[in-house]
Amino acid sequence: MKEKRKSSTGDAATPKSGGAKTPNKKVKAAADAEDDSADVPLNDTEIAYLAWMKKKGVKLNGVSIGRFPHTGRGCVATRDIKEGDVLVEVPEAAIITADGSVAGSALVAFGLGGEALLHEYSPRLEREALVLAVMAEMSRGEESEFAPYLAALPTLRATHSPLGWSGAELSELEGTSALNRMTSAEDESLELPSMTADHWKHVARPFLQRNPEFARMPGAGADDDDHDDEDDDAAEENARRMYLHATALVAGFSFTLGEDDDSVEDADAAAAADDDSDSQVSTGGDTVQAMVPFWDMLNHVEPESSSVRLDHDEDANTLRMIAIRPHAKGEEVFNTYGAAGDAELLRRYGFVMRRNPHGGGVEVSTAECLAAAEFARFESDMHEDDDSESDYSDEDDEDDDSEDRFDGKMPPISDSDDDDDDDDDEEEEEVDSEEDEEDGEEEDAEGDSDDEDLMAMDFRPGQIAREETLERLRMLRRWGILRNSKQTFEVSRTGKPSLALRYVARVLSMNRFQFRRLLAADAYERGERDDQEGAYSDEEDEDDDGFGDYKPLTVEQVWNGDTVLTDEGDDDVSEDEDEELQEREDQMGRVSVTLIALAERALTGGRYPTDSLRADMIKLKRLGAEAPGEREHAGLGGWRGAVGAKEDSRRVGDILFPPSWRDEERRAMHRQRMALVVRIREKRALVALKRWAANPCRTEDDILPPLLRADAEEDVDATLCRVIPKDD
Ligand SMILES: C[S@@+](CC[C@H](N)C(=O)[O-])C[C@H]1O[C@@H](n2cnc3c(N)ncnc32)[C@H](O)[C@@H]1O
Repeated sequence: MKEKRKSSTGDAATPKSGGAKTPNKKVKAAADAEDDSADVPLNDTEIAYLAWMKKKGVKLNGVSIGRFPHTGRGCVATRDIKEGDVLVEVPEAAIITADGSVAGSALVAFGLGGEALLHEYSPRLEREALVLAVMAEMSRGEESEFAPYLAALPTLRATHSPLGWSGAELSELEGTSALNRMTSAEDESLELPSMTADHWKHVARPFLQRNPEFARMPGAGADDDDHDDEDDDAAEENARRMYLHATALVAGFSFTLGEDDDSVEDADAAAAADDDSDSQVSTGGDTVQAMVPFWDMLNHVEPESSSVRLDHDEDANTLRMIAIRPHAKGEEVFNTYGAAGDAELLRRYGFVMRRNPHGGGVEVSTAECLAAAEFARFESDMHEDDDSESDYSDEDDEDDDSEDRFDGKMPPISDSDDDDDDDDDEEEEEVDSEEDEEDGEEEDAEGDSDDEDLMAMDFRPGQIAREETLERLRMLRRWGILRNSKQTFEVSRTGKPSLALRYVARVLSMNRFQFRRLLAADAYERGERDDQEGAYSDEEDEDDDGFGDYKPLTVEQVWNGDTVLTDEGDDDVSEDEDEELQEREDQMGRVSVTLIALAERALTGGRYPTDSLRADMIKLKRLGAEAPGEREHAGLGGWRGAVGAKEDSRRVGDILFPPSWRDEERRAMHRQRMALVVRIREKRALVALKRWAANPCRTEDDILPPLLRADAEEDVDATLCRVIPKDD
């Protein structure tokens, strides 16, 4: 490694009991394993891998490769283990990093390594650099110093990463967060795989064009002199496939080594786990992405049940795996990949858990929230009889033709709050029309295609005027609750919407009067004291800022529904309080209807390819549960079919068997089952959201959570990190 670095990964809290699994009895002794090795069913590739590790100075103390009914290949305790035992020591020389790889200098020359990468630090690019380094090592075949290690890693298909799924298989994931994140063109997740096609086009392909020797499939004959266009196409396809394979491996098998306090398991785990678990991903800065032999033999378990702490001792140039709880001989030793939900586990690692305490939530998009809020406003407008200024009158809607609708793109943050549709002031009208033009230009430049979903939602009578919608989104963005129009919000598996989602639903479903008040308070807090409309507080005006005895309320006051005196000087406080109460009840109703509409639309609006939860359940039932041991038989869990072998084939002794139709069918069933599990769990979360929102026992704090409370802020941060919030 280029620099000495401090520890990383896998600090976990006290685990729950058990998980003891007895490895398969069908045994072949591991020729080169340690003295205390248990009997484990190793294949030749794995035996060679163990021998290579020994040669490289990797020490296994009481652990080896094991087989488990539900996780496939994993790490087994070969003796009784005590808390604090150092189970594995890996010298830095045995790990693969971008800089230390055979592609190191080429990556530096390309701006993807060394100082160049550190200068404009991008954790995402660091992962890309490791992908290319892994490709470079793969392409050296047997000549790579890491060949026996790479050979023990699974093929692309065997990882079960959606990157290797066929089009038909991927269509089963349609609508799910797993696929949405993978294919999103705007939302570049820190964790691979996301925007893979873009990165292939803009990073990997140009690098490989410059360094074709790193894209060679072993034995693909690229040294051949007389090759033609077809060969080039085939070579490119090979390289692309190899890139997907390396991406799946880096996504599922690599670690982030970095500063203790900067490193976290990943964005998900950071916020959701209340321990200080810290593996896999860093928040940026002084970190290195690496493939670490045998650390990556650890399968995942939820953070509370993890078995080990992973530590990088920079002084000793050694990476250590340390037990954090005792294990009996034969038990599986686990790491945690974070408090991730099923969609995230599937996207990144190609598996879902049988039971996932953190899983089964669903993400909903900003566009979906918006459509639901419009529906809620429509509903409430239909049911309100008085047409005070807080209501939407039909007149408001006269101007609202379809072009006036929000176009689904995030508006630029504007300093101007001059968006009052009814204002007569000529100057202000000019500002409005300029803004409209700007927005129109943006829309033209970016095209409409991304927003077809939104355009399809035609709730004309209730819709919010476009400029006002944009202003609401701007405000949410100023508050840090919204980043862009593609942002998603989470609903836990029990139906609880994340705090940010409740904020968004609330702001979007406010009536115009409420929103104006909030806007005025927000403008006041930002120092824009002129042009205040709406409510004033009765606090003493010490600043002599021109508001007389009354001062505009703060955002927090408006949000929390503190007593309000209107500028019309209404003295009847009890009447005001009644109005306040009524207003908040209306608000709660609208937020509830918004959330219910959100769930209803997602369930029935064609978001998922199958039409009902029931249909999916029936499909899953027909498919049957995954049988214990099935992973091993079908080569699932990624342990059969090594790098460099013909894809999906398997080697037994010296013989290379093509994939049997039965194995392939099992694998296909396995992928379909995983897609169904993700889909069903998401749909169940949506059904639970409807129940959550309709439950009359919900407190006001549930539906209209107070703003700016310390824990609320934390929750918003967590949500922005895309965490499925903890369940009720
Ligand atoms: C870091 S590797 C762990 C070792 C891996 N099982 C192997 O055979 O090399 C990560 C991969 O293991 C599998 N895996 C990890 N945890 C799992 C779990 N709890 N259940 C099923 N498969 C799991 C997934 O295929 C994942 O991509």
